[in-house]
Amino acid sequence: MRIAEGGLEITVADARDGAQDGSGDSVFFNPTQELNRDITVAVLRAYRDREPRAETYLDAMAASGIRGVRAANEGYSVTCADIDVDAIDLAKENLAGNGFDGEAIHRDVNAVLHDGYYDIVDIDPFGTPMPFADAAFANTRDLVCVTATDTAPLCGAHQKSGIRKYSSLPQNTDYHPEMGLRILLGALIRTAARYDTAATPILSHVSRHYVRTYLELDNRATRADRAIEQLGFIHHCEDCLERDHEYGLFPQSVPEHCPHCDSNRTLTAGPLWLGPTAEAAFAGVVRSHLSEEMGTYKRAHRLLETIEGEINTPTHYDQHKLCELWGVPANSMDEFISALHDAGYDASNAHYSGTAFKCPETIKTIEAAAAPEKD
Ligand SMILES: C[S@@+](CC[C@H](N)C(=O)[O-])C[C@H]1O[C@@H](n2cnc3c(N)ncnc32)[C@H](O)[C@@H]1O
Ligand SMILES: [Zn+2]
Repeated sequence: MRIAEGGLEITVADARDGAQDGSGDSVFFNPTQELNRDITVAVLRAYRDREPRAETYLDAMAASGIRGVRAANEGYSVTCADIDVDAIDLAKENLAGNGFDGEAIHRDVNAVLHDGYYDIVDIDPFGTPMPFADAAFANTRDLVCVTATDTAPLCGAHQKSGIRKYSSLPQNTDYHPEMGLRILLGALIRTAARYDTAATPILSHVSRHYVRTYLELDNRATRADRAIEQLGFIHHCEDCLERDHEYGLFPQSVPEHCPHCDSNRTLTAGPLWLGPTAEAAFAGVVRSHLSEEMGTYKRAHRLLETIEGEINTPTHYDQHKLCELWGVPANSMDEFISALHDAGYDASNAHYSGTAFKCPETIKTIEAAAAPEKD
């Protein structure tokens, strides 16, 4: 089946042949990842200004090669890799069919990375990216782009799997998309540190089906030490929903009772990343590099605008859940956030959902400042 994406024509397998979930024999293709790919193209454009040296791009898990073809269209020198020979045939056809001379290699990505360095490496697996993280951080010069689709293990819904994959304890909370992102970032940043490399997230976004993050690398051990200092733990109360965080590789104290309401239904998650999950200014530059002919232009624009304005401290609240807790009807997000601003607090929308917001205050303070009136 021929599709058009980003102004290019690509041959992909049909969803009816199991292409969207990796079942069946056909080469994977998921049209709903177009937003992810459009943002990747805008990141590649923005990254050219940030690091003009970056030239080579490894589409490490290429499937149809659609990411590689789109990167080649931006002037990058592209290598596609996949362990599926049909995928590599298709990636070759798609590169050549669009007039690009990038190479396509039928090989395990860990072996490809063992043999050579790339400036930008894009890891886009089924499920967890962790089996590829060591090779990626050891052999990438500038930027590692990562998708993880195993959101249930990451956010603590499948906790044992999350512990196994990420060497961390995820907890299922009302801010599960951010829990997933911070668990993933914690594991990736610890992996990079093994190679004396600091990995800094310059852009991240989460949807129900996947987490996507872009990590810029710095090969100074002192910078890796500084990254490690931004790991820590989140203590969460399942009754009053208050949450606190602390930095460090071990929790100093795991509270048996919530310090806010004395409940014994407390959870501790970590180690996870407590630092910024994106650079606001970079999100703005990426947004300026979206083009109107992109299929997801409007959605991507809105998403990046929200990320640009998002307060970057852990963790987001869900306005509907708070209103439920307070026993009041929810008002509009604009009204709610304005009330917080009027009371003198920092507050922003958060990209995790339409009712997600950030405010570095406790729920009690937020309630006093912005809880809507009872009916
Ligand atoms: C989710 S798909 C990639 C989708 C593609 N990047 C896109 O945007 O449409 C994952 C691909 O990784 C390939 N793969 C799985 N394990 C691999 C490995 N160890 N090395 C290289 N490719 C691998 C699979 O064959 C599959 O084609
Ligand atoms: Zn509590």
